Amino acid sequence: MQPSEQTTYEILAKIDSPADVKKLSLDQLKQLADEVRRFIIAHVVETGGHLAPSLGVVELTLALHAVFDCPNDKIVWDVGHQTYAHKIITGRRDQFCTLRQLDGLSGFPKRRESAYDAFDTGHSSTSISAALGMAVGKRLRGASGKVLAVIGDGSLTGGMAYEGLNQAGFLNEDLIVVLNDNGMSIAPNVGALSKFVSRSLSGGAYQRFRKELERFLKNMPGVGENLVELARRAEESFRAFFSPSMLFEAFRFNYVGPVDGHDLGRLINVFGNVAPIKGPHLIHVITQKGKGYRPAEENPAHFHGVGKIAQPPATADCGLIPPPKPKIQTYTEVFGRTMVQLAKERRDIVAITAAMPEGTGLQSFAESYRDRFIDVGIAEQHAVTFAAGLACEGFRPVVAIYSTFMQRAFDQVVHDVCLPKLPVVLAMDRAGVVGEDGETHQGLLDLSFLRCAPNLSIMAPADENELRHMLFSALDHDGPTALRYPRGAGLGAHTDEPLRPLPWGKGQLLSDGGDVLLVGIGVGVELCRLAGVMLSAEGVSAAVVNARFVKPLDDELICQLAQRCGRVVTVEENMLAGGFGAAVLEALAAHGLRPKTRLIGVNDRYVEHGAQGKLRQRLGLTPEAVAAAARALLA
Ligand SMILES: Cc1ncc(C[n+]2csc(CCOP(=O)(O)OP(=O)(O)O)c2C)c(N)n1
Ligand SMILES: CC(=O)[C@@H](O)[C@H](O)COP(=O)(O)O
Ligand SMILES: [Mg+2]
Repeated sequence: MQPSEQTTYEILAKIDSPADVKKLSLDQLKQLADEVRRFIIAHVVETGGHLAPSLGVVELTLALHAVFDCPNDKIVWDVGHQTYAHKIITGRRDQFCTLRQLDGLSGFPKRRESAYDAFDTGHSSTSISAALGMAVGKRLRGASGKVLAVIGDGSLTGGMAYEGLNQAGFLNEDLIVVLNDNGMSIAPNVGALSKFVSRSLSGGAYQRFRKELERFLKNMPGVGENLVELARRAEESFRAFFSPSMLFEAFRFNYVGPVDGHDLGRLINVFGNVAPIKGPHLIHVITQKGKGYRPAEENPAHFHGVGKIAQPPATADCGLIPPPKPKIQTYTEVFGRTMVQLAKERRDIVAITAAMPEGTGLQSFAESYRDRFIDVGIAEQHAVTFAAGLACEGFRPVVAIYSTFMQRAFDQVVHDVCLPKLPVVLAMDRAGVVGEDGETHQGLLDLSFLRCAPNLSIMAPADENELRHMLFSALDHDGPTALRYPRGAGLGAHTDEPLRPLPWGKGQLLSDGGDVLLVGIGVGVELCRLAGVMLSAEGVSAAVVNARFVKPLDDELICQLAQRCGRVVTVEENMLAGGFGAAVLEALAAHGLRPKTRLIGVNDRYVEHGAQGKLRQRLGLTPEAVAAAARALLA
């Protein structure tokens, strides 16, 4: 930390581990909370990141580290996007300026980064299962130490969380689940359970009724006080009966709460009381997402995840000047706009999201067609099978789930959609390299895990205009279709009308040539096109193909050109194993062709966090790399 910052962060400057936190008085902890909050804001406006979630758990984080003895005690953070305060006080304060940057700090817990990161998270609803595994492991080893899972109300809409609760209660295991309830997923939380869990009997009408009744009873001559006491007892049992406790007690958890998640003294007291007691406990903590930064408090959905904020505010109170919008539309925006356009004509279209209406671009669809927009919460498996049910009733569901989160619904895609050949469209945004969210969020597996499913067609557009026509075509196709497209801006392609059906299973010859075939899918097509231009300047004639379909692949076009050129380079933003290049090799082999080949994609590794462009450079997903591969085949 720079000397100049010593005064700004007087206490934080001396915090190098949770042991330093434990030495602080309550007043010092409150000052530390303020300093950590300001530190997070000051950095995240520069680096981007999950600002609102992390601001909401500053006190909770300090209280946990004040009471529990990490790393021997284990804290598993669900999703892990809210761990900035945790990282800052567990020895990573001075690296925090590298957050989410290539070779810098991850935005999520990483065991490789710190012993205080008990489990790598990123996908929601895993914390209870992982924590339970650790608790059972400690018990079997006779090891000391408590295990905690910190899970948000949004993540508690994920079914896996209940699988963990169910087993933990059954085992009567030593486990503390801290429910961080801020009423928000990314958007406002949905689902009956979230209503039940977060409903509070402190609502205005209830309080007015309570005061009226108390005034009325107190004025009754002679028996008033007794009746007031009786009413108080009745209220207690009323509260106990209707409070969220009954849900968690059904899982045999001891329910504690709700507790004010910004009251450090109360939190420390509750954690201290619960810590020594064996068995499963659920501590229900109420927090405010974005706490301490007015723009985030007022719009926690927008500030759930932010990019670099162009005009960092002088204070936490001033309004924000939003960064200039990219002139080129993003694939997400084009998808959302096309969905609205199509839904005007077709009343059978239903849009489904798993707690990500904004991220998938369905906000305007939701506003325009409320009855045909469904947010199922963080429940991707349910979303897919729910869509299958809708398709059985003659609807055309479009399930918008990021590529990485679709991994969670693989069996539902196969078993409930592809096997019965139901006309469901899987719209997978963030397919390919996504960037700063890192390994857990890259969308690099979908072509591989979906290509093996019979009856499924798979498309990927070369640009944002082609996405529109592909979506139109998929909705007319009599069977399941997966449509995958990348995070971020398109190529600035002209969007032409009217929307038209693409010839199914057919690729597009962009330029002809006889020396080498460059065949791409999705963002790989532009790389091939640019490489073709480079090669032609060297006198090499490259045939460039936009495959459009991974399945059914346009065997005829690809094999005919491969036979003529004798050299083939394939390009995809997906794992090579089982991906698009593999599909081309299979087609060539099936036609008895053996050209010289180079496959460009991701070779059997998870991809770290960093800016999208820098990662693509590192992965060799560039026109230069495609041209170099072609030259190697020509050598
Ligand atoms: C399986 C999965 N689906 C979707 C997401 C995207 N996602 C990240 S955080 C989040 C909302 C989490 O809400 P909550 O658990 O309440 O945490 P909060 O942000 O409110 O602190 C979602 C939907 C994810 N990380 N994992
Ligand atoms: C933590 C999480 O999983 C989401 O917030 C995710 O980071 C959203 O990704 P986008 O920012 O690409 O919408
Ligand atoms: Mg929440």
